[in-house]
Amino acid sequence: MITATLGKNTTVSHSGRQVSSGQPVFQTKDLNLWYGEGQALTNINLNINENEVTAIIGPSGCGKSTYIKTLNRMVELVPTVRTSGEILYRGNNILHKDFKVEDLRTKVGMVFQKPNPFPKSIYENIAYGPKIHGIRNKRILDEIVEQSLRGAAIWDEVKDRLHQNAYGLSGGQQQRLCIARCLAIEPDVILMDEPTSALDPISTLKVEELVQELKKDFSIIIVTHNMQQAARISDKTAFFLNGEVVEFAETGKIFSNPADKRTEDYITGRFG
Ligand SMILES: Nc1ncnc2c1ncn2[C@@H]1O[C@H](COP(=O)(O)OP(=O)(O)OP(=O)(O)O)[C@@H](O)[C@H]1O
Repeated sequence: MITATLGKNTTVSHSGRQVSSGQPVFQTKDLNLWYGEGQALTNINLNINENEVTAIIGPSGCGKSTYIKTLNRMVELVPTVRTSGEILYRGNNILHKDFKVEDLRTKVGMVFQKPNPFPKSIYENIAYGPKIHGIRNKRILDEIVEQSLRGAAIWDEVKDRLHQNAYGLSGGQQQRLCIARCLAIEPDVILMDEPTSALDPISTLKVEELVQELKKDFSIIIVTHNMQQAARISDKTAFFLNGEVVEFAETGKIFSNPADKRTEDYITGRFG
């Protein structure tokens, strides 16, 4: 049964979970990851707190995407991947052989660099996930579609064209539609892999404002190459380099008083 009401000035109760800031949602402990013989992540230790925006920054190839795709185990789509260590999602090790990946997919949504709507109507893009989860009642589906689109700040722009193809939307609208599609499955965590890198500045601003709004109800992890963006919207920032976490701290500290020289060199544009 749908218990969540999404969007501004509304509350979300994820399956009875109490929403309280500061609790770890993901705890990564001594995570190592290899693609075949090549090690892409080395001894990662990171706590991701709920109701926070955590930014992952670092130069190309340092393992940012690999790390967030490990959090929903999407990285396993690459057959040569091996891991060691633990990732606890709300206390359960998602890398344990008995952990059911399907349970994770309903809790951890993902938004990609390029908007990737289905070649279906705007309505069907949102209703698709809930239908897969067995919701058939049209009134409930209508409500989920509206609340998800409102939650992603795109309802007013699409409410009169819900049955038109999503490909007719602009890139920025498609990205917010993809965020709405993510909200429709009532996730706990939203992973965003460079969600604005294909967008114009105005659409980027809208997505950034949306992220700020969404963190009241969700935990958000965002990979970004844009350091101003990380500084603007995140609470914590992790700086990755060569598959390791060099520094993880409050975003204000990372950008004003980094502890590690390599962080300082990166954020001041000396490399990367
Ligand atoms: N499918 C794969 N098979 C083998 N190696 C891979 C694969 N995907 C990524 N890698 C390697 O793992 C390392 C980390 O890549 P990853 O894509 O996670 O970096 P990134 O920091 O997200 O880079 P970018 O900012 O360019 O997207 C790189 O050395 C990359 O070549």
